[in-house]
Amino acid sequence: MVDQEKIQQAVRLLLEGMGEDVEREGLLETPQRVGRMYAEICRGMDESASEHLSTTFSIDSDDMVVERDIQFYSLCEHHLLPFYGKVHLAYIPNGRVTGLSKLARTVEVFSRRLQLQERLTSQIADALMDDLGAKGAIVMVEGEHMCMSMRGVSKPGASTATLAKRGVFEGDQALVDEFFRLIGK
Ligand SMILES: Nc1nc2c(ncn2[C@@H]2O[C@H](COP(=O)(O)OP(=O)(O)OP(=O)(O)O)[C@@H](O)[C@H]2O)c(=O)[nH]1
Ligand SMILES: [Zn+2]
Repeated sequence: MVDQEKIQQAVRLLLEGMGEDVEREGLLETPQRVGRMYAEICRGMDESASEHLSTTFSIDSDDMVVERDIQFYSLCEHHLLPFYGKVHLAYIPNGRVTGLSKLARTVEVFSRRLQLQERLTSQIADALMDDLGAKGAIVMVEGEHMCMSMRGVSKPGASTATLAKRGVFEGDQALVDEFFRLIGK
C-alpha cells in the first residue's frame, strides 16, 4: 500500500526542485493526482499471484497452454520511467489448468510495481510453477524502456527480449521450439 502523504510531500519537493511554483493553478492538485497514479500503477505490490492462480479446473491432458501478446506496463526501478510491451507465456499443466484471464492477471501482479524486466520474466515463470503447480513454464517478455528511448542513450524502438524457462522446458528444446512457433517468433 503506498503512503499517500509521503508521495504527495515528495512531489511538492520535486516540483520545487524543478523551480516550479507549487501554488500555481495547474500544479495545485498535482501531488494528489500523482499519489493516486502511483497507487494505481503500483497496485501489484498489494496482490499475490496465488490468489489468481488458485482458480483451477481439472484436466487429463498435459498439452501446452499458450497465452501470447499479453500487453503490460511497468516501471523501471532505476529511473521510475515506464517500460512496456508484451508477455508471451506457456505452461504444461499437472492435472489442472487455470482460467485464461488469470494468466493476464498474473502478469498484472508482477508488472504493476517497480521492476526490472528480467525479474518480471522470472517472477511470472516462478508463479506458474509454484502457485499453479505446472510441470513446466516458459515466459518471454518483449519490452521498450522509456529510459532508453526518451533520455540517456536515446534509442527509440530498441526492444529488450528476456526469457525464463522452468521445469520440463529446461531440458526439452523441441518443446521450446514449439513455444516459439506458437507465438510466431
Ligand atoms: N538489466 C536491466 N537494466 C535496466 C532495466 N531497465 C533499465 N535498465 C538499465 O539500468 C541501467 C542503469 O544504469 P546507470 O549507469 O546506473 O544509470 P544512468 O547513468 O542513468 O544510465 P544511462 O541510462 O546509460 O544513462 C541503464 O543501463 C538502464 O538501461 C531492466 O529492466 N533490466
Ligand atoms: Zn530505467
